[in-house]
Amino acid sequence: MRPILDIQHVTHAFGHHTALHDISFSIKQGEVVGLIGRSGAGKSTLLRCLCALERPQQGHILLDGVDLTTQTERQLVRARRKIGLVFQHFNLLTSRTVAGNIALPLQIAGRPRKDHAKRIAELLALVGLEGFEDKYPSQLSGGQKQRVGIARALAAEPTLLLCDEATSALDPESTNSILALLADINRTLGLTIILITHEMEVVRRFAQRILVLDHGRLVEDGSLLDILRDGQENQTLHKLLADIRPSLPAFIAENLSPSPLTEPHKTIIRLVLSGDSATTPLFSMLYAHYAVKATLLQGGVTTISQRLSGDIILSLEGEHIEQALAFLKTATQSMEVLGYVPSHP
Ligand SMILES: Nc1ncnc2c1ncn2[C@@H]1O[C@H](COP(=O)(O)OP(=O)(O)OP(=O)(O)O)[C@@H](O)[C@H]1O
Repeated sequence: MRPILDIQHVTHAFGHHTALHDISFSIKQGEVVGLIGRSGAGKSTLLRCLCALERPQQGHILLDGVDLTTQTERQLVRARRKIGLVFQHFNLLTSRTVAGNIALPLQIAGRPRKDHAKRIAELLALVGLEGFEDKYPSQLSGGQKQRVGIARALAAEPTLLLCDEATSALDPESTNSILALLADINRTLGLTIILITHEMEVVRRFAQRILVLDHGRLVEDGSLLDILRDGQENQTLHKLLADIRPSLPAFIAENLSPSPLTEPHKTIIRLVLSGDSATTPLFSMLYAHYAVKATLLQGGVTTISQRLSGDIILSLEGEHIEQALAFLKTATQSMEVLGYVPSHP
């Protein structure tokens, strides 16, 4: 199947500063993708290239088979209609009602005026705001404004929904409800969604696939589990993950040594579990096979992309530690030794 979006070797610079270096990835119909990066990583520049507001100096961007980099300005007007944009600060027109805001893309697309009311009612039902047609943005909460923003983005039936920090201005409860709404829209309409954010927690809960940008380069394209695994080696991923990973309790961190101690000690490890490894009775196996006692220090098991997954920190103490570690390396998605602490501080 042809990808909905195909980014091929995109490079873009501002003067001497290269904001995007040779970026390539493609997205299939119905995928939900999180694009994450720290400030200055190049997210906005990539977004502007995707919307054809910026023409990359090199490379190609194919949206539904149409190469945006070779289109004339006139052709781009039509191509841009295939993208629905959801903004961080909603960008609603305060002088227009909810219905007036949602009607805007319908007017621009030249949809007959007589069809607007029906389409607006359908969209408001989809985003859970039935009967809100005549309200003004000032009468709405942040979460409700974003629902209107989403309805407006969907009005002209885009091929791709681009959400730019769509939950960053919202409180945690509204963030949850907007993420749930987007997941629902993806399920019911089969719409392809890209969520651009600097928050790992948002992509963790929402995206099946995560793209990580760093200093203008695509440094990861995979699932959260891939990122958890690769985060051991890659500093950028490590830093992004710090927001969502369990951290060492202070009383352990203070006494942690990078190498084994001569006195009796505990080995502190981090494990990533998924699927079978999340349901294997690891603790009893460690004790039965290696006489190693494991204590859970931090973390737990949750559901990621419909699979049980765990990210936990353990302390291990016992006879056959080396063999136990070798077993955990093969039985889990990732095993990392964080350090060593005295058995009796
Ligand atoms: N119009 C511009 N002129 C010059 N440099 C720019 C311009 N736009 C972006 N840059 C530079 O390109 C790099 C990438 O910026 P970009 O805004 O794409 O990052 P970002 O990941 O969106 O960051 P943030 O999350 O802070 O918005 C930065 O170093 C930025 O300073």
